[in-house]
Amino acid sequence: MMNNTPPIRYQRKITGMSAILLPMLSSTKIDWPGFRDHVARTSDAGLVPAVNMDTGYGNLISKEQRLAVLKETQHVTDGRPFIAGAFVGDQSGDALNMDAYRSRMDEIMSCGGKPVIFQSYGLTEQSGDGVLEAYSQIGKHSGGFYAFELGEMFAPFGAIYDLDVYEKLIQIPECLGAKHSSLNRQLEWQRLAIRDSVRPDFMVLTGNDLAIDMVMYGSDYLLGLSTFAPAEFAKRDAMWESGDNDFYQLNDLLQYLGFLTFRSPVPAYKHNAAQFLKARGWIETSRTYPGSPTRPDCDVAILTEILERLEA
Ligand SMILES: CC(=O)N[C@H]1[C@H]([C@H](O)[C@H](O)CO)O[C@](O)(C(=O)O)C[C@@H]1O
Repeated sequence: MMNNTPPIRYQRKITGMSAILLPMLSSTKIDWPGFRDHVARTSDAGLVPAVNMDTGYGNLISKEQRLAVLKETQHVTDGRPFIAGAFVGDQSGDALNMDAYRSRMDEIMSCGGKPVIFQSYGLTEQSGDGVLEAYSQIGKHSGGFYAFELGEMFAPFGAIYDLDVYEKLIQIPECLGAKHSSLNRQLEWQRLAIRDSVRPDFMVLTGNDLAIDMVMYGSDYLLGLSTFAPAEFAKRDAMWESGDNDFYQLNDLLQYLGFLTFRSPVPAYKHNAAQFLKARGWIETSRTYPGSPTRPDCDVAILTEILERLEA
């Protein structure tokens, strides 16, 4: 075993959470049938749908759209679990806007979902103690929530916490798990070691679309990539649990899809997702929300080839 590389945990049960693409009919119209079908498909596959995340343009859509997404999701999931992004937009230098977090959480909880707390300047520009106090207030307000560490390369308000902060964060009883998006295996492995020692039931949710095999080491996942192929992700996870070596080949193909679609500029992965779901016949158009970057049309041919291999 290499230094600090954790052991592989064969045949563990993996929990998959999948950030749902918000499909568009035009720049202003959401493809609601396409959205509902995709939430149902994800939940039916055994993954937990995550709505109003980045993949759902959570920081771009209007309040009406955000609430409609929650209502539709509540209806489709019909008592099965779902989670939703709680995003609070602010500026560097702003104080923590706890009222805004509370009202985002209320919107989600009133529809039966659990919130995923997006970071904000007001949250991350505090001392470690301030950050922990904020999460503990969030915990008291929620009946259970997920934290989200986001590298600064993704968002200027993001932060990867010091390990001592992380160790205390994961002991907040209402904090059920935390998505880790640093794209760094070492940092995630450190989190797994802390989790194992202080709170084994806590979920380290990998957000690393470039290392989806982190599940072999004990991570669960909350990915954008799985929205391209929820059933195939569920199949891969089931193979791991049953000890089926075909896991590796399916994982490799899904990872190839991840490297292609999460290439620079990363936010354009949402256009690839729409191209892919359209190629699957699942949504009407490959349009993205206004302001979201796009990929060239020639990506469709490569995506279609991957799709053929996935469906073979
Ligand atoms: C590497 C990584 O973190 N990828 C994740 C991205 C980024 O966090 C986000 O694009 C940053 O803005 O967000 C998601 O798509 C999402 O929330 O829907 C999930 C995806 O797995």
